[in-house]
Amino acid sequence: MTRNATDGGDPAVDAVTCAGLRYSFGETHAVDGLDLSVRDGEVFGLLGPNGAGKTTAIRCITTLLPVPAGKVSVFGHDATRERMAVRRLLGYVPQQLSADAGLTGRENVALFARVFDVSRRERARRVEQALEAVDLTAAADRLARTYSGGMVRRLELAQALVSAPRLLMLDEPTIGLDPIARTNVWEHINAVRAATGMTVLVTTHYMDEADQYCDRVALMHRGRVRALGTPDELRTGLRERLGTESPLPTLEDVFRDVAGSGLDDQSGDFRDVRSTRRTASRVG
Ligand SMILES: Nc1ncnc2c1ncn2[C@@H]1O[C@H](COP(=O)(O)OP(=O)(O)OP(=O)(O)O)[C@@H](O)[C@H]1O
Repeated sequence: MTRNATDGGDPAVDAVTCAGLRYSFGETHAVDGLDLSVRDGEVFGLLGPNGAGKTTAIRCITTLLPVPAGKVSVFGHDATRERMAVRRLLGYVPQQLSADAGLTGRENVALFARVFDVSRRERARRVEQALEAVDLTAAADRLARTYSGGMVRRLELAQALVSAPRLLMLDEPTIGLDPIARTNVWEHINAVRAATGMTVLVTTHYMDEADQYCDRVALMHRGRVRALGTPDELRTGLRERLGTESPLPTLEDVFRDVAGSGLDDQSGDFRDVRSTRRTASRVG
């Protein structure tokens, strides 16, 4: 596959392309000229502090929000003109709770299979496969309200996987989880990706997770991408600018370098107290 030298974008085959995407809530320019390509088969991390515009961008890509300016496409399908084609290609795990506490794990996944129009013939097998993929088979007949936070997140992953998406979109999949549950969620994401070759687009505040699990990352701040590359490229790029005798910077150092002083104002920091509380209360 031929790619150009900058980012390698090829709208015909890339999993996601955003070109000049803008979205405003009144006076707030949540997404302000976003350019992005996510390659087929990669795990791509969209990183940034509270209010950077990550969720708004994700919602435009999923077609939950319209695209008022710019262009978004998913595997070459235009998110404005071909909404249904785009929806059929993706699975989405939002930040908000998408599992029903009053249903069992299996019932939750079966509900998504019906909503996503998995054929009746395929349904039972797909539900079992999705539960198996996230290691919830043994707990499948328990009510979701008895699940731990990590199990709820894995159940939501199964819900998104049941339609066998080519693109899995996860909005803060590990927020509010303890380190062991976070690792566990990522291990399941990686195993499914290795087995299916699907593309994963994930937003996160956790720079360490992005560094460890993402093939490429985009650092987003105030509605735009400020830096893009593999975690290694970004870190070594900053070290070259700082002088090779300095220790290898972290991704957070890279972010502070590209975002400058603007990081510490009302746009927030990487620790998302609001989201952590939101997640803690919904599973508690
Ligand atoms: N429904 C809404 N109405 C008004 N403003 C909104 C709405 N949703 C988001 N915003 C604003 O748009 C900007 C971008 O928000 P967005 O949720 O996309 O950022 P984010 O990077 O996902 O942050 P977080 O990590 O906190 O979810 C913020 O200034 C936010 O306050």
